[in-house]
Amino acid sequence: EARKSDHLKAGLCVDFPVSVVLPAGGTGERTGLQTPKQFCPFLGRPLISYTIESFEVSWIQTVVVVVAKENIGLMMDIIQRFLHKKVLVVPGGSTRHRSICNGVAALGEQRRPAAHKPKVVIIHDAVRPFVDEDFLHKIATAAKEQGAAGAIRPLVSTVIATTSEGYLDHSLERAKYRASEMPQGFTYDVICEAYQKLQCTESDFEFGTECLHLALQYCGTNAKLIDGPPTLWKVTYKRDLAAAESIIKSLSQSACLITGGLEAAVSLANVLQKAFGALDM
Ligand SMILES: Nc1ccn([C@@H]2O[C@H](COP(=O)(O)OP(=O)(O)OP(=O)(O)O)[C@@H](O)[C@H]2O)c(=O)n1
Ligand SMILES: O=P(O)(O)OC[C@@H](O)[C@@H](O)[C@@H](O)CO
Repeated sequence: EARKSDHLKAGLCVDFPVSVVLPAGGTGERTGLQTPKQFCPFLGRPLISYTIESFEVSWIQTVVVVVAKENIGLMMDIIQRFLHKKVLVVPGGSTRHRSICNGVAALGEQRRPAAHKPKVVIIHDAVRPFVDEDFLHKIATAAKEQGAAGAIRPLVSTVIATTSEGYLDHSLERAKYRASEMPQGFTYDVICEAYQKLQCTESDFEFGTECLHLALQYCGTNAKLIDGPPTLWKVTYKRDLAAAESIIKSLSQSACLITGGLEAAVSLANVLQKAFGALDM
Protein backbone atom coordinates (compact mmCIF):
# COMPACT_ATOMS: atom_id res chain seq x y z
CA GLU A 1 0.00 0.00 0.00
CA ALA A 2 2.88 2.33 0.84
CA ARG A 3 4.36 1.80 -2.62
CA LYS A 4 1.02 2.39 -4.32
CA SER A 5 0.43 5.62 -2.40
CA ASP A 6 3.98 6.75 -3.25
CA HIS A 7 3.25 6.15 -6.91
CA LEU A 8 0.06 8.20 -6.71
CA LYS A 9 1.94 10.96 -4.86
CA ALA A 10 4.65 10.92 -7.51
CA GLY A 11 1.88 11.34 -10.09
CA LEU A 12 4.05 9.67 -12.70
CA CYS A 13 2.20 8.82 -15.84
CA VAL A 14 3.17 8.00 -19.39
CA ASP A 15 0.95 8.51 -22.43
CA PHE A 16 2.43 5.68 -24.52
CA PRO A 17 2.63 1.91 -23.97
CA VAL A 18 5.78 0.69 -22.20
CA SER A 19 6.90 -2.89 -21.69
CA VAL A 20 9.96 -4.33 -20.02
CA VAL A 21 12.45 -7.11 -20.77
CA LEU A 22 14.33 -8.50 -17.76
CA PRO A 23 17.21 -10.76 -18.87
CA ALA A 24 17.47 -13.42 -16.14
CA GLY A 25 18.83 -16.37 -18.08
CA GLY A 26 22.35 -16.44 -16.68
CA THR A 27 24.02 -18.89 -14.29
CA GLY A 28 25.71 -16.36 -11.99
CA GLU A 29 29.06 -18.14 -12.30
CA ARG A 30 31.03 -15.28 -10.70
CA THR A 31 29.16 -15.72 -7.40
CA GLY A 32 30.63 -19.21 -7.11
CA LEU A 33 27.21 -20.50 -6.04
CA GLN A 34 25.12 -23.32 -7.47
CA THR A 35 21.95 -21.23 -7.43
CA PRO A 36 21.85 -18.56 -10.13
CA LYS A 37 22.05 -15.22 -8.26
CA GLN A 38 18.68 -13.98 -9.57
CA PHE A 39 17.03 -16.84 -7.64
CA CYS A 40 19.02 -16.44 -4.40
CA PRO A 41 16.57 -15.77 -1.55
CA PHE A 42 16.61 -12.64 0.64
CA LEU A 43 14.20 -12.64 3.59
CA GLY A 44 12.58 -15.69 1.99
CA ARG A 45 12.08 -14.04 -1.39
CA PRO A 46 14.19 -14.51 -4.56
CA LEU A 47 16.20 -11.51 -5.74
CA ILE A 48 14.30 -11.43 -9.04
CA SER A 49 11.01 -10.89 -7.19
CA TYR A 50 12.34 -7.61 -5.76
CA THR A 51 13.38 -6.51 -9.24
CA ILE A 52 10.01 -7.42 -10.77
CA GLU A 53 8.27 -5.46 -8.02
CA SER A 54 10.15 -2.32 -9.14
CA PHE A 55 8.33 -2.58 -12.47
CA GLU A 56 4.85 -3.14 -11.07
CA VAL A 57 3.74 0.42 -11.77
CA SER A 58 0.55 1.43 -13.56
CA TRP A 59 2.24 2.76 -16.74
CA ILE A 60 4.10 -0.50 -17.52
CA GLN A 61 1.95 -3.00 -19.37
CA THR A 62 4.03 -6.20 -19.62
CA VAL A 63 7.19 -7.46 -17.90
CA VAL A 64 8.93 -10.15 -19.97
CA VAL A 65 11.23 -12.24 -17.78
CA VAL A 66 13.76 -14.24 -19.80
CA VAL A 67 15.04 -17.32 -17.97
CA ALA A 68 16.94 -20.47 -18.89
CA LYS A 69 14.59 -23.22 -20.05
CA GLU A 70 15.35 -25.30 -16.95
CA ASN A 71 14.22 -22.43 -14.70
CA ILE A 72 10.88 -21.70 -16.34
CA GLY A 73 8.98 -23.83 -13.80
CA LEU A 74 10.78 -22.13 -10.90
CA MET A 75 10.01 -18.71 -12.39
CA MET A 76 6.32 -19.56 -12.77
CA ASP A 77 6.23 -20.64 -9.10
CA ILE A 78 7.85 -17.35 -8.02
CA ILE A 79 5.28 -15.35 -10.01
CA GLN A 80 2.44 -17.27 -8.40
CA ARG A 81 3.87 -17.25 -4.86
CA PHE A 82 4.66 -13.52 -4.83
CA LEU A 83 1.54 -12.51 -6.76
CA HIS A 84 3.37 -10.82 -9.61
CA LYS A 85 1.01 -9.58 -12.30
CA LYS A 86 1.53 -8.82 -16.02
CA VAL A 87 4.63 -11.06 -16.22
CA LEU A 88 5.41 -13.12 -19.32
CA VAL A 89 8.13 -15.82 -19.03
CA VAL A 90 10.15 -16.74 -22.11
CA PRO A 91 13.19 -19.00 -22.58
CA GLY A 92 16.63 -17.36 -22.62
CA GLY A 93 19.60 -17.91 -24.88
CA SER A 94 23.23 -18.86 -24.42
CA THR A 95 24.27 -15.21 -24.02
CA ARG A 96 22.72 -12.06 -22.55
CA HIS A 97 22.14 -10.54 -26.00
CA ARG A 98 20.41 -13.71 -27.16
CA SER A 99 18.19 -13.68 -24.09
CA ILE A 100 17.29 -10.03 -24.57
CA CYS A 101 16.56 -10.71 -28.25
CA ASN A 102 14.17 -13.52 -27.24
CA GLY A 103 12.45 -11.19 -24.81
CA VAL A 104 12.01 -8.43 -27.38
CA ALA A 105 10.71 -10.94 -29.95
CA ALA A 106 8.11 -12.17 -27.45
CA LEU A 107 6.65 -8.65 -27.27
CA GLY A 108 5.97 -8.70 -30.98
CA GLU A 109 4.64 -12.21 -31.35
CA GLN A 110 1.57 -12.56 -33.50
CA ARG A 111 -0.53 -13.99 -30.70
CA ARG A 112 -0.20 -10.68 -28.84
CA PRO A 113 -2.77 -8.15 -30.08
CA ALA A 114 -1.20 -5.23 -31.97
CA ALA A 115 -2.76 -2.89 -29.39
CA HIS A 116 -0.40 -4.40 -26.83
CA LYS A 117 2.71 -3.69 -28.88
CA PRO A 118 4.82 -1.25 -26.83
CA LYS A 119 6.06 2.11 -28.07
CA VAL A 120 9.03 1.84 -25.67
CA VAL A 121 10.86 -1.20 -24.30
CA ILE A 122 12.84 -0.88 -21.09
CA ILE A 123 15.65 -3.43 -20.77
CA HIS A 124 16.98 -4.05 -17.26
CA ASP A 125 19.22 -6.76 -15.79
CA ALA A 126 17.15 -8.88 -13.40
CA VAL A 127 20.08 -8.75 -10.94
CA ARG A 128 19.84 -4.98 -10.47
CA PRO A 129 17.00 -4.92 -7.92
CA PHE A 130 17.33 -1.33 -6.68
CA VAL A 131 15.78 0.77 -9.42
CA ASP A 132 13.19 3.45 -8.65
CA GLU A 133 10.11 4.51 -10.62
CA ASP A 134 11.33 8.08 -11.12
CA PHE A 135 14.42 6.88 -12.96
CA LEU A 136 12.46 4.35 -15.00
CA HIS A 137 10.18 7.22 -16.04
CA LYS A 138 13.19 9.32 -17.10
CA ILE A 139 14.62 6.49 -19.21
CA ALA A 140 11.26 5.67 -20.84
CA THR A 141 10.56 9.33 -21.67
CA ALA A 142 14.05 9.91 -23.09
CA ALA A 143 13.85 6.69 -25.12
CA LYS A 144 10.52 7.82 -26.62
CA GLU A 145 12.07 11.15 -27.63
CA GLN A 146 15.52 9.96 -28.76
CA GLY A 147 14.94 6.37 -29.83
CA ALA A 148 17.29 5.07 -27.13
CA ALA A 149 18.40 6.06 -23.63
CA GLY A 150 20.69 4.54 -21.04
CA ALA A 151 21.84 4.95 -17.47
CA ILE A 152 25.44 5.92 -16.82
CA ARG A 153 27.61 6.19 -13.70
CA PRO A 154 31.06 7.68 -13.08
CA LEU A 155 33.94 5.22 -13.39
CA VAL A 156 35.52 4.22 -10.10
CA SER A 157 38.70 2.74 -11.59
CA THR A 158 40.70 3.93 -14.58
CA VAL A 159 40.28 1.87 -17.78
CA ILE A 160 43.51 0.64 -19.34
CA ALA A 161 44.38 -1.31 -22.48
CA THR A 162 46.83 -4.18 -22.14
CA THR A 163 49.30 -5.75 -24.56
CA SER A 164 49.00 -9.46 -25.46
CA GLU A 165 51.96 -10.06 -23.12
CA GLY A 166 49.99 -8.58 -20.20
CA TYR A 167 51.69 -5.20 -20.00
CA LEU A 168 50.17 -1.74 -20.05
CA ASP A 169 49.52 -0.52 -23.56
CA HIS A 170 47.75 2.73 -22.67
CA SER A 171 45.23 4.14 -20.22
CA LEU A 172 42.07 6.11 -20.93
CA GLU A 173 41.42 9.54 -19.47
CA ARG A 174 38.87 8.51 -16.85
CA ALA A 175 37.00 11.84 -16.86
CA LYS A 176 36.05 11.29 -20.51
CA TYR A 177 34.41 7.89 -19.91
CA ARG A 178 31.39 6.58 -18.00
CA ALA A 179 30.15 3.17 -16.91
CA SER A 180 27.12 2.00 -18.87
CA GLU A 181 24.51 0.68 -16.45
CA MET A 182 20.85 -0.43 -16.65
CA PRO A 183 17.97 0.36 -17.15
CA GLN A 184 18.12 1.22 -20.82
CA GLY A 185 15.18 2.19 -22.99
CA PHE A 186 14.50 1.90 -26.70
CA THR A 187 11.60 2.55 -29.00
CA TYR A 188 10.25 -0.85 -29.98
CA ASP A 189 11.18 -0.28 -33.63
CA VAL A 190 14.78 0.62 -32.79
CA ILE A 191 15.44 -2.38 -30.53
CA CYS A 192 13.78 -4.74 -33.04
CA GLU A 193 15.95 -3.37 -35.85
CA ALA A 194 19.05 -3.48 -33.66
CA TYR A 195 18.58 -7.22 -33.13
CA GLN A 196 17.59 -7.93 -36.74
CA LYS A 197 19.43 -11.10 -37.68
CA LEU A 198 20.28 -9.48 -41.02
CA GLN A 199 22.41 -6.92 -39.21
CA CYS A 200 23.36 -8.06 -35.74
CA THR A 201 26.29 -10.42 -36.24
CA GLU A 202 27.01 -13.72 -34.51
CA SER A 203 29.95 -11.96 -32.87
CA ASP A 204 27.59 -9.32 -31.45
CA PHE A 205 25.30 -12.03 -30.07
CA GLU A 206 28.20 -14.06 -28.69
CA PHE A 207 30.50 -11.42 -27.21
CA GLY A 208 28.58 -8.13 -27.09
CA THR A 209 27.49 -6.59 -23.79
CA GLU A 210 26.02 -3.27 -24.89
CA CYS A 211 22.53 -2.80 -26.36
CA LEU A 212 23.17 0.94 -26.87
CA HIS A 213 26.01 0.03 -29.23
CA LEU A 214 23.67 -2.12 -31.35
CA ALA A 215 21.20 0.78 -31.62
CA LEU A 216 23.97 3.09 -32.81
CA GLN A 217 25.68 0.56 -35.07
CA TYR A 218 22.61 -0.84 -36.82
CA CYS A 219 19.99 1.89 -36.46
CA GLY A 220 22.12 5.03 -36.38
CA THR A 221 20.35 5.87 -33.10
CA ASN A 222 22.53 7.74 -30.64
CA ALA A 223 21.26 7.00 -27.14
CA LYS A 224 20.54 9.80 -24.68
CA LEU A 225 22.72 9.11 -21.63
CA ILE A 226 21.23 9.87 -18.20
CA ASP A 227 23.22 10.03 -14.95
CA GLY A 228 21.78 7.33 -12.72
CA PRO A 229 21.75 6.97 -8.93
CA PRO A 230 24.37 4.73 -7.24
CA THR A 231 21.62 2.19 -6.49
CA LEU A 232 21.69 0.84 -10.07
CA TRP A 233 24.62 -1.51 -9.37
CA LYS A 234 24.54 -5.12 -10.58
CA VAL A 235 24.77 -8.13 -8.27
CA THR A 236 27.76 -9.95 -9.75
CA TYR A 237 30.07 -11.40 -7.07
CA LYS A 238 29.36 -13.17 -3.79
CA ARG A 239 30.10 -9.98 -1.84
CA ASP A 240 27.30 -8.26 -3.80
CA LEU A 241 24.82 -10.78 -2.41
CA ALA A 242 25.79 -9.76 1.13
CA ALA A 243 25.42 -6.09 0.19
CA ALA A 244 22.02 -6.73 -1.40
CA GLU A 245 20.87 -8.63 1.69
CA SER A 246 21.88 -5.77 3.97
CA ILE A 247 20.04 -3.21 1.82
CA ILE A 248 16.92 -5.36 1.52
CA LYS A 249 16.90 -5.90 5.28
CA SER A 250 17.18 -2.16 5.93
CA LEU A 251 14.39 -1.43 3.42
CA SER A 252 12.20 -4.08 5.01
CA GLN A 253 12.60 -2.82 8.60
CA SER A 254 10.14 0.04 8.21
CA ALA A 255 6.76 -0.61 9.79
CA CYS A 256 3.36 1.03 9.55
CA LEU A 257 1.66 1.72 12.91
CA ILE A 258 -2.11 2.01 12.93
CA THR A 259 -3.38 3.24 16.29
CA GLY A 260 -6.43 4.94 17.77
CA GLY A 261 -4.84 8.37 17.86
CA LEU A 262 -1.66 10.45 17.82
CA GLU A 263 -0.89 10.04 21.53
CA ALA A 264 -1.15 6.25 21.32
CA ALA A 265 1.00 6.23 18.14
CA VAL A 266 3.77 8.32 19.75
CA SER A 267 3.76 6.20 22.87
CA LEU A 268 3.89 2.92 20.87
CA ALA A 269 6.63 4.33 18.60
CA ASN A 270 8.71 5.22 21.64
CA VAL A 271 8.32 1.71 23.03
CA LEU A 272 9.27 0.11 19.67
CA GLN A 273 12.18 2.52 19.21
CA LYS A 274 13.59 1.51 22.59
CA ALA A 275 12.94 -2.17 21.90
CA PHE A 276 14.47 -2.30 18.39
CA GLY A 277 16.73 0.74 18.44
CA ALA A 278 14.91 1.87 15.29
CA LEU A 279 16.08 5.36 14.43
CA ASP A 280 13.48 6.62 12.00
CA MET A 281 10.23 6.12 13.78
N1 LIG B 1 22.68 -16.11 -21.25
C1 LIG B 1 22.37 -15.10 -20.41
C2 LIG B 1 23.37 -14.52 -19.58
C3 LIG B 1 23.00 -13.50 -18.70
N2 LIG B 1 21.70 -13.11 -18.66
C4 LIG B 1 21.28 -12.10 -17.69
O1 LIG B 1 21.91 -10.86 -17.92
C5 LIG B 1 22.02 -10.15 -16.67
C6 LIG B 1 23.42 -9.59 -16.47
O2 LIG B 1 24.35 -10.61 -16.71
P1 LIG B 1 25.45 -11.14 -15.66
O3 LIG B 1 25.53 -10.26 -14.47
O4 LIG B 1 26.69 -11.43 -16.41
O5 LIG B 1 24.78 -12.52 -15.17
P2 LIG B 1 25.38 -13.98 -15.39
O6 LIG B 1 25.74 -14.21 -16.81
O7 LIG B 1 24.42 -14.90 -14.74
O8 LIG B 1 26.72 -13.90 -14.49
P3 LIG B 1 28.09 -14.69 -14.77
O9 LIG B 1 28.72 -13.98 -15.94
O10 LIG B 1 28.85 -14.48 -13.47
O11 LIG B 1 27.74 -16.12 -15.05
C7 LIG B 1 21.66 -11.15 -15.57
O12 LIG B 1 20.38 -10.82 -15.05
C8 LIG B 1 21.66 -12.49 -16.27
O13 LIG B 1 20.73 -13.40 -15.70
C9 LIG B 1 20.73 -13.67 -19.49
O14 LIG B 1 19.55 -13.28 -19.45
N3 LIG B 1 21.09 -14.66 -20.35
O1 LIG C 1 28.60 -8.33 -18.78
P1 LIG C 1 27.59 -8.77 -17.80
O2 LIG C 1 26.63 -9.77 -18.42
O3 LIG C 1 28.13 -9.21 -16.47
O4 LIG C 1 26.68 -7.50 -17.44
C1 LIG C 1 26.03 -6.82 -18.43
C2 LIG C 1 26.55 -5.40 -18.49
O5 LIG C 1 27.52 -5.35 -19.45
C3 LIG C 1 25.43 -4.48 -18.88
O6 LIG C 1 24.47 -4.70 -17.91
C4 LIG C 1 25.79 -2.99 -18.80
O7 LIG C 1 27.15 -2.74 -18.99
C5 LIG C 1 24.98 -2.15 -19.78
O8 LIG C 1 25.10 -2.60 -21.07
